[in-house]
Amino acid sequence: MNIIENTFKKLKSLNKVAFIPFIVAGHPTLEKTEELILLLEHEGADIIEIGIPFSDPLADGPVIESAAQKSILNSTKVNQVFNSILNLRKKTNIPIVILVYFNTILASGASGFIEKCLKANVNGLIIPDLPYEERDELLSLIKETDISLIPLVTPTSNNRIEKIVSDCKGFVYCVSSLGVTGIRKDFNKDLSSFLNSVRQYTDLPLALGFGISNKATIDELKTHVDGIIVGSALVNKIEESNCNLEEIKEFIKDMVSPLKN
Ligand SMILES: O=P(O)(O)OC[C@@H](O)[C@@H](O)c1c[nH]c2ccccc12
Repeated sequence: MNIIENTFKKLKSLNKVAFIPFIVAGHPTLEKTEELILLLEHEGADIIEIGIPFSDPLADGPVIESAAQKSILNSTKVNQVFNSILNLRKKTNIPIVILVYFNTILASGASGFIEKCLKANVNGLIIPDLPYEERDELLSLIKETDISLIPLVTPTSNNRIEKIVSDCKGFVYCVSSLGVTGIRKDFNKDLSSFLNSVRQYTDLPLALGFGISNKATIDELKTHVDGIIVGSALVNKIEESNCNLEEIKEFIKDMVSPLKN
């Protein structure tokens, strides 16, 4: 069984929900990214989502877009991100999922990109702008591997959910609300009906992301899903604290507490 699904299975047997933090590779530097990942793991992250910075990130809200821009200004390159993951692999086997825009994949050629993922033991891919019609090539490249293609499902994709989740592995990324990533006050009132409709079409674990930024929300949402994804709130903390690891540690401790007891 694949490592991501296994992680969820183990947590489920303990009655726990996965914590999946998102950070931008190279924000503020790749060395810090490596330190942050180890810190996140230490503080209870179950899966790490790493964004490869891209100049035209359609789905990213202001916090993540600005972090990605800073990383690009620091001249973070895709190959360096893979090197950092390779370095990390000497220290941790935590499942790593890469969030990458399709153009970045095309730039290395899909098979070249997958080879790099295999070498660095990357366990999953989230590709926000991968058109459904174009995913077959990618799926055939990863078919015999342990790499999961993680589908993104939004509340409006109802009639396409079945198609979107078919052939995918790992987990389903359920987008809590429409629009770009970022901190939100209110959640879609129909969240549970949305999640139920996704469950009709797949047995994969469901992880919820977009707009989750505090402990109270995590506590409220945890009974509805198998995993919680937090991006902007963490990236904002990294930025605002000048990547102060002590402050970030406290922040994570607080966020994960509803999931760990
Ligand atoms: O930032 P938020 O609102 O906490 O949501 C997670 C999100 O940032 C992360 O998963 C992500 C970053 N870029 C994306 C692009 C598309 C989908 C998801 C993402």
